[in-house]
Amino acid sequence: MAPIQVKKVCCIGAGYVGGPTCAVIALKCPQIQVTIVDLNQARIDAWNSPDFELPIYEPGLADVVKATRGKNLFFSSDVDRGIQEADLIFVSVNTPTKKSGVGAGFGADLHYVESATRRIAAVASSSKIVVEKSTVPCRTAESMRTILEANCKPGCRFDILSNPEFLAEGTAISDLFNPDRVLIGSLQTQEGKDACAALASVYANWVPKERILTVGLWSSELSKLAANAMLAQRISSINALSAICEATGANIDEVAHAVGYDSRVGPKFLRASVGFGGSCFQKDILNLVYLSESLHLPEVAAYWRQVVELNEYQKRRFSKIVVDALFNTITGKHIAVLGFAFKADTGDTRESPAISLIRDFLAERAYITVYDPKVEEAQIWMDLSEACPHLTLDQIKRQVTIVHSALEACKSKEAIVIATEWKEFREIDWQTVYNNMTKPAFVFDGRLLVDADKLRRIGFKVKVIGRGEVL
Ligand SMILES: NC(=O)c1ccc[n+]([C@@H]2O[C@H](COP(=O)([O-])OP(=O)(O)OC[C@H]3O[C@@H](n4cnc5c(N)ncnc54)[C@H](O)[C@@H]3O)[C@@H](O)[C@H]2O)c1
Ligand SMILES: O=c1ccn([C@@H]2O[C@H](COP(=O)(O)OP(=O)(O)O[C@H]3O[C@H](CO)[C@@H](O)[C@H](O)[C@H]3O)[C@@H](O)[C@H]2O)c(=O)[nH]1
Repeated sequence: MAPIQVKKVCCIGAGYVGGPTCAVIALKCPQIQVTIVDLNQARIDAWNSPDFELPIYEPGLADVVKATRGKNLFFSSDVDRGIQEADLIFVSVNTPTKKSGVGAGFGADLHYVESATRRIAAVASSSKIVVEKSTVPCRTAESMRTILEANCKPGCRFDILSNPEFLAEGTAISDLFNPDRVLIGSLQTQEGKDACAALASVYANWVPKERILTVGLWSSELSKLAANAMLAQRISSINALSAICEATGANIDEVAHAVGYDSRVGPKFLRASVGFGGSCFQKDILNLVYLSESLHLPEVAAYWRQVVELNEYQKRRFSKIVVDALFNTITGKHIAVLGFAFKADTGDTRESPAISLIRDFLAERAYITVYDPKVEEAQIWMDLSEACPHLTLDQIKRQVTIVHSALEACKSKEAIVIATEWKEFREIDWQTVYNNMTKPAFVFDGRLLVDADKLRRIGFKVKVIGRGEVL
């Protein structure tokens, strides 16, 4: 049988994954028509905005969209039409941690995946390859298959693939252009393998064949959770060591360098920080914890849970470092928080450590001034309101100010807390910052960003995560 040719792709979910991933498919496969659909009309309008004010900030994304939109890339809120026309459909909807019911606080909320799947079942009138792009618990593809097969119209068939996404925010476009690997999981039946070959042939337009890995469905689903759990585990390991460094006078940069030089460990992802954030690590580990518990593997669950607990500890520990250094009280003191995004080069604030820090500082009744180059003001108010349910927005606004430059944020403050590793914070005119601050002027670097010695020469008292030196 001739290999299945993919001509029309639909992506359900125009978010951080669906948007960039399918825009890159459109760029690399001009012969394929790609339609990205979403129920959120405002998001679709932003993707279609005439001046390319896209709903997410990602370096290089606007260029990809400029090169393809209106040619072979379309954004639409007509979900049904997108489904009907496509021969391959990516399901790239959100899978947040469940907030209530069985598994609340751990398991994945799969209702968006289920409703997208039910929509495909309801409107598809021809055969489709349905690709699970969202990060999901192991065996979700089976539930999708049950829903689809129970509703299949005569003459139609559905093949389900798992194709988890490994892009990181802030580097999404380069990750997609040059992925370490593309992982495709399928049933090991002839039909499953044919569907897998069809999707592999899409990626083969730009990804070297040896980087396209094909495995069983359940291995593919579990590999995504495993990859995130092991990456986050490295950060919690280095952050645990950062606490030992501070207590002993060792330097976490030197320790990470020495350990990472061992080729079995490797140098990447060993940067100590105020804690990891982002929409994926915590959610996916909790998901793995839940899966382990459901499988009656409590020791395995406890092992992975500790990665998240250590991360919470690191955030609390950093807040305490600030309070302790400021003479054990920050009540009524003025603190600048530089950065609100969960990492540099993104406007995304999901699970950002900055939110936990500011929540802790508000509990101590400090005054906070926030600056982030990419996060919208409305987003900051929303995140702080959610993090501090006992305060009204008016009460929060009495204690928090949002400004539009780092210099403005630091003016007349007693302390600066670096929460996100934006490059521009390294390049601020630190002498001017110092001149305009209340003395003694403190800098707390939660991202190993600044040249601490240079700042000390200016006169700052500097505390860097994972370094035992005296202020
Ligand atoms: N953000 C990342 O860096 C990243 C990386 C790899 C994998 N993932 C995974 O990819 C998935 C999507 O993540 P995201 O960050 O893009 O989420 P997101 O919230 O940015 O986007 C999801 C979109 O899906 C839409 N949606 C939900 N249900 C729908 C439905 N039934 N029909 C049409 N649209 C619907 C929502 O309106 C939203 O715009 C998650 O499972 C996540 O874990 C995320
Ligand atoms: O050495 C490091 C590396 C990262 N971080 C922090 O860890 C968090 C996550 O960073 P990163 O992994 O770069 O960004 P994400 O966009 O969350 O990407 C992760 O989560 C995605 C969603 O599943 C996966 O696709 C990616 O492969 C995986 O890296 C951020 O707060 C970083 O500041 C550190 O503290 N130290």
